[in-house]
Formats: sequence, C-alpha cells, structure tokens
Amino acid sequence: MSNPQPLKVGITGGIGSGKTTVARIFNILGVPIYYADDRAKWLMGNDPKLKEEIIAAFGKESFLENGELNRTYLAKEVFSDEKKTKKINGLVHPAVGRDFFDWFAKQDSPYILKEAALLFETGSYQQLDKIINVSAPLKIRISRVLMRDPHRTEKQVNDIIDKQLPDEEKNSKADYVVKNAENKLLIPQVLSIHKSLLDLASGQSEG
Ligand SMILES: CC(C)(COP(=O)(O)OP(=O)(O)OC[C@H]1O[C@@H](n2cnc3c(N)ncnc32)[C@H](O)[C@@H]1O)[C@@H](O)C(=O)NCCC(=O)NCCS
Ligand SMILES: Nc1ncnc2c1ncn2[C@@H]1O[C@H](COP(=O)(O)OP(=O)(O)OP(=O)(O)O)[C@@H](O)[C@H]1O
Repeated sequence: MSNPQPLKVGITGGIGSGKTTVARIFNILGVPIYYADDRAKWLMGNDPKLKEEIIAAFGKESFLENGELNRTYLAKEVFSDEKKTKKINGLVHPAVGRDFFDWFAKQDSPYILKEAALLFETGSYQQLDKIINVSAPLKIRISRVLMRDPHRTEKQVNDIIDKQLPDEEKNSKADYVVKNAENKLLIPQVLSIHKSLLDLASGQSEG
C-alpha cells in the first residue's frame, strides 16, 4: 500500500494574532510549513506574469528601482480601498493556490501546515483538512503589530483589520483555537494540537 498524502492543516489568525510565531513552534517539532504570506510576496516579485499584472493594475511604482516589491507603496494603495484589496487578492491568491499545491506534492510527513492570514476569507480553507485559528484580544494584536512594524500607523493597522473576518467568527469556524493572550502559554497548546493531528494522521494511514 502506498502512504496516504499528508493531512493538510491551515493555520490562520488576524494581523498580529501570532500565527507566524505559533507556526514556528510546530516547525521546531518537525512539521513542514508553507508560509503563504511570505510566498505571496516572493511570487509577486518573481513570477513574470503576476509582476506584469501588478504593474498594469497599480503602476510602475509597485516595484522599486532595484526590482524589489514596493511593499510600503502597495500597502498604502491596497489597504485604504476595499476595491483595490479585492483587485490585488484576485491577482495574487490564484498564484499562491497553485504554488501551494506544487509545494504540497513534494511533502512526505504525517501532516503539513499552511500558514496564511486569509483562509476563511478566500475560501481556501475548503481545500484543507483541519484549521487552527490563533486568537488574541484586539488591543494586544494592535500593540504587538505597532511594536513589530514601527512604519505602520494605528489607522493603517485598523484598515487591515477591517479587511479580515472578526476573530470570533474565525474561532467558531476553526477546528482548533490557540489562545495567544498575555496570560496563555503557547507550547502546551501546540503540543496538544500536534498530538491530536498525529493521531488523526495515523488513524488515516491505518484506515
Ligand atoms: C500589500 C503588501 C505588499 C504589503 O506588504 P507588507 O510586508 O507591508 O505587509 P504583510 O504582507 O506582512 O501584511 C501585513 C498583514 O496584513 C494582512 N494582509 C495582507 N494581505 C491582506 C489582504 N489581501 N487582505 C487582508 N489582510 C491582508 C495580514 O494579516 C498580514 O500579515 C502585501 O500585504 C500584499 O501583497 N498583500 C496582498 C496579497 C495577499 O493577500 N497576501 C496575503 C495572503 S496570500
Ligand atoms: N505570546 C506572545 N508574547 C509576546 N509577543 C508575542 C507573542 N506572540 C506573538 N508575539 C509578537 O507579536 C508580533 C506579531 O506576531 P506574529 O508576527 O507571529 O503575528 P502574525 O499573526 O503572523 O501577524 P501578521 O498577520 O501581521 O503577519 C511579533 O512581533 C511576535 O514576536
């Protein structure tokens, strides 16, 4: 019998919830991670067709003179206007979807994680077996982002939050919730989910 495919597990959470931090803990346990938000930016700078489409939609300023993505310009453009957010989503998300499946085809482990800010919003959760949502109170998320990204204003962070599904809704749709408030320990929560996913994957391989 051939081995079953790895379980596909999504890990999401609003801006500043701590999903990258939590994904790194899973990675230390040996779980392969696809970082969709980082990969999206890589594709925007390196996939010639996508690059052309971005220039056609948002202008030459979308790239710096050295060819790198002009993230500051694009963030100001796309997060201040709902129509522009939808425009960039329509260009970038299909490319990321394809890239994820190319990456997934090369994986061989009980389960993998796809880390992405938007899983419920884009519908891509439907292609995943289980979803983890990383959750933290809004005030803490905003203050963590302002500390991490000193170039963003509080208004810009709130503009991004407006483009995302509320935390409560994500929690109710998710299979697992990691609570990342100040008084919560992450490692025990990750270990418990890791065990549950390994059990699920081994049940699948026996079945
Ligand atoms: C506009 C860009 C270049 C700004 O880059 P920058 O490095 O300043 O920010 P970063 O990518 O880290 O985003 C900050 C946070 O904003 C949120 N965010 C990013 N894109 C989106 C979006 N389209 N809708 C809602 N929230 C978003 C996420 O929580 C993210 O972690 C970049 O966010 C982008 O290209 N976004 C559109 C493509 C996209 O949807 N990427 C993410 C999912 S694949
Ligand atoms: N439990 C915690 N205690 C203290 N700081 C934390 C904790 N969890 C995350 N952080 C910090 O908060 C910031 C946001 O975390 P992280 O980058 O993991 O969030 P994210 O959900 O991936 O955000 P984004 O959607 O913006 O990419 C980071 O600087 C991180 O180091």
